[in-house]
Amino acid sequence: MSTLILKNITKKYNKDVVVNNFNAEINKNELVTIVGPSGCGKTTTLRMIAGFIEPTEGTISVDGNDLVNKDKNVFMEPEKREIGMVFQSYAVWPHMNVFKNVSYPLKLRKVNKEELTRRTREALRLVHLEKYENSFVHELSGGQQQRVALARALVMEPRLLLLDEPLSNLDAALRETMRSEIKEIQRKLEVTIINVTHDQTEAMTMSDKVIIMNKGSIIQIGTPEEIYNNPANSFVAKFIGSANLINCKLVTESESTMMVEVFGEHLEIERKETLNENGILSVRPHHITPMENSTLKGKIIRKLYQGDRIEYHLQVEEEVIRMITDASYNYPVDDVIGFQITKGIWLND
Ligand SMILES: Nc1ncnc2c1ncn2[C@@H]1O[C@H](COP(=O)(O)OP(=O)(O)OP(=O)(O)O)[C@@H](O)[C@H]1O
Repeated sequence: MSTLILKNITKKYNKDVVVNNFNAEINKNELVTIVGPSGCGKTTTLRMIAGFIEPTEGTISVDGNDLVNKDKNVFMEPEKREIGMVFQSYAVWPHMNVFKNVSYPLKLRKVNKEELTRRTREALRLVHLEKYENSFVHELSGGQQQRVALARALVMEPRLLLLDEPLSNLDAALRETMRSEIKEIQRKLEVTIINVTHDQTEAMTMSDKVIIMNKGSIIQIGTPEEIYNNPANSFVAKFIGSANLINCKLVTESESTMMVEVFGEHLEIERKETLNENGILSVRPHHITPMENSTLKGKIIRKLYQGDRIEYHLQVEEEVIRMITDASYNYPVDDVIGFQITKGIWLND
């Protein structure tokens, strides 16, 4: 598969608009993550694609065939959509063994025994559970149970796989392993995956493309690099990768650069479109670096030791800014130090 197109998708509950005019195109074999804070409409969007929730307005199509088209009154039942889904709760059956759990969807569709066994074993191999086919699910760890759920979705050879925070109940190390395994499965099977999470690290490390939502609307769509290097606004800059957001003023513009005033000093940055002379400078904590003779000064009010690096919180005028240095820059709390801003991005809000 398959290009999935969502056009003007809106979901309202009475007057509450929980998804507002969602437009996106998801290409064949892409792993796309929808990320945003709790309640922003991620799960509702995913469930509209799966067919468990009907949109109030809009069209969802795969390769030109409508799954939903509110104008034409088209609504395809979820079981006809050839879409696999894995949820946060494992939703596996504890009283059945692993083989039976994974083969269940095939049994429902009356697939013959030989093919059922072959496809079930293949799915178990993909998630590294081939040795556990006779184990009962309640004997397995959380991570293994989530793999059973994943295998059960894969056994149907879906054209599209939807993941609704399937890793959020797992510990950090296991989450990391599963992220790379899911990515590997995606490459091997050439399946299109839409993943939902509120974990920005997961979004950045797994995805070909990231869709950032807030309050029902898409704020930005792009590759992880595009979103990190070119956040659309301060919400994205703060949500992805964390950033200092500092008030600044436009001084002059040239073809490719602009001069801004920040903390009373001039700084040259890459030129961006400006709506007026006041903006926000987004500065990543590692783009603030100590500089002995700088006129920019800050008082260290907090020091967070992180092994190979140190995060400092500096009081600069009315603002607290975060600076991350390597551990060789070792200053005590209450010191006043000079610093420089090595890179900043102009934002209009
Ligand atoms: N059946 C419903 N009736 C009314 N409001 C609903 C219903 N289902 C969801 N909502 C509201 O829609 C909004 C979006 O919910 P949704 O579950 O899509 O958010 P989410 O981004 O997936 O959040 P989370 O990360 O917490 O799962 C929320 O404010 C929620 O309260």
